[in-house]
Amino acid sequence: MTLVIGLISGTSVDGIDAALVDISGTDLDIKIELVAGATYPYPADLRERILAVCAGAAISMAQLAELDDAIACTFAQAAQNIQIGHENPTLIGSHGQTVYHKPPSQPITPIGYSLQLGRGESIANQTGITTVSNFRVADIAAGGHGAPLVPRIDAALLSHPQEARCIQNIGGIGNVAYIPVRRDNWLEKIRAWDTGPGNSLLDLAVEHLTNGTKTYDENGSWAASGTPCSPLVEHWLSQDYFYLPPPKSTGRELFGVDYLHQCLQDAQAYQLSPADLLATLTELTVASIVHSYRTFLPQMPQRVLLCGGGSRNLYLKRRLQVLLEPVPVVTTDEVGLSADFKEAIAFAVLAYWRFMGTPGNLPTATGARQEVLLGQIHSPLVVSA
Ligand SMILES: Nc1ncnc2c1ncn2[C@@H]1O[C@H](COP(=O)(O)OP(=O)(O)OP(=O)(O)O)[C@@H](O)[C@H]1O
Ligand SMILES: CC(=O)N[C@H]1[C@@H]2OC[C@@H](O2)[C@@H](O)[C@@H]1O[C@H](C)C(=O)O
Repeated sequence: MTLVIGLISGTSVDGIDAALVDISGTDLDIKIELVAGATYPYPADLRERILAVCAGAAISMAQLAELDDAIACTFAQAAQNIQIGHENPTLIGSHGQTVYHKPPSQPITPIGYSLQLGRGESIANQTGITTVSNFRVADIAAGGHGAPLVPRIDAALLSHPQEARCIQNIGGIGNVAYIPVRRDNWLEKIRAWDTGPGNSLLDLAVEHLTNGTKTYDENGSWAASGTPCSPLVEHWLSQDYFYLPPPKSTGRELFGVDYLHQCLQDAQAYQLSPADLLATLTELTVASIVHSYRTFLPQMPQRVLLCGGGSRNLYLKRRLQVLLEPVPVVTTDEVGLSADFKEAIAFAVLAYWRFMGTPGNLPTATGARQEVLLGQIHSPLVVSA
């Protein structure tokens, strides 16, 4: 067994998810045990600076360097905290913080661009632990989107001999991995893509409606007290992204502040209450997920396994269950994999695979020409005792 730390802050920019994971095996045969998992919220001012950059604020190179190092320090601190009381880990896999993501677009920009801050060499030096980072660039160089990367880990940990499953992450952005029954050439039949907004628009709307006193709708209770406005959901669903065939990826560049402002403008004609607005935005997330399954999957799955913070939104989960009827919708916790820490676990596994010489991407998920090794390795100047 190898003890590895996985670190990620996702598109919600709420904080760093850290997982301490014991891993064995080499490829899709891996076994994992989650030894510890914790979320370390960003300091409020750092979160604000990151969100501003994600929303397109211009900063100087000096400010960019300073932001990169501040994020690396916060990640290194998270790594140091998660290992307290445990044996020394061998490796850290750090996704970092995405601040910009541009999918490839033929024929003008055939190579995409994805920028994660929190440089691995700084984390390695602060922790004394070899750190793998910059996981997306090799896939992008191979013509892929560099996202989603978690589907290969989903395939390893959540495939089933008799059941075709959709693993649906609902973070800031939503993404799905369709994992067919594990037999014959099942790996080639996996499909995955970013479904569109997860919680990003909901969180922004809650901040807007509460003048920044709240950052999300806990358990979806506020939205649950409203009613979705169907014509508005239909209108929003006509957005080009929902009709783009996979492989496809997106981010806050599309489903961010400007998008919410457009939604608020569209909603004016319907005079929605705050609760109705949240119910309608929740319905957009749910309907875009279901629409994408019905449009792009070879067949509907036998079960949907939810993960990410949105799986705690009970209203969202209930609406998803209603629209997917009769397909059961449960969380990955119910099949033994933490819904809160699956992404952090995934980056621990990707770092481990990097050392095993095992590719981390799935070309059917990212659109890359081939499987490639993911991540750049940074050795510390001074190794931890
Ligand atoms: N109890 C809860 N009720 C409702 N929503 C919740 C709850 N807990 C978390 N969330 C939502 O989940 C979000 C965080 O989810 P998560 O950490 O999975 O996102 P992320 O990893 O940043 O995003 P991504 O997967 O797109 O990179 C919060 O911003 C909030 O909207
Ligand atoms: C560029 C980027 O950070 N993309 C994230 C984002 O958050 C969810 C979705 O969009 C997914 O494609 C990806 O993250 C997960 C960890 C992935 O690569 O599988």
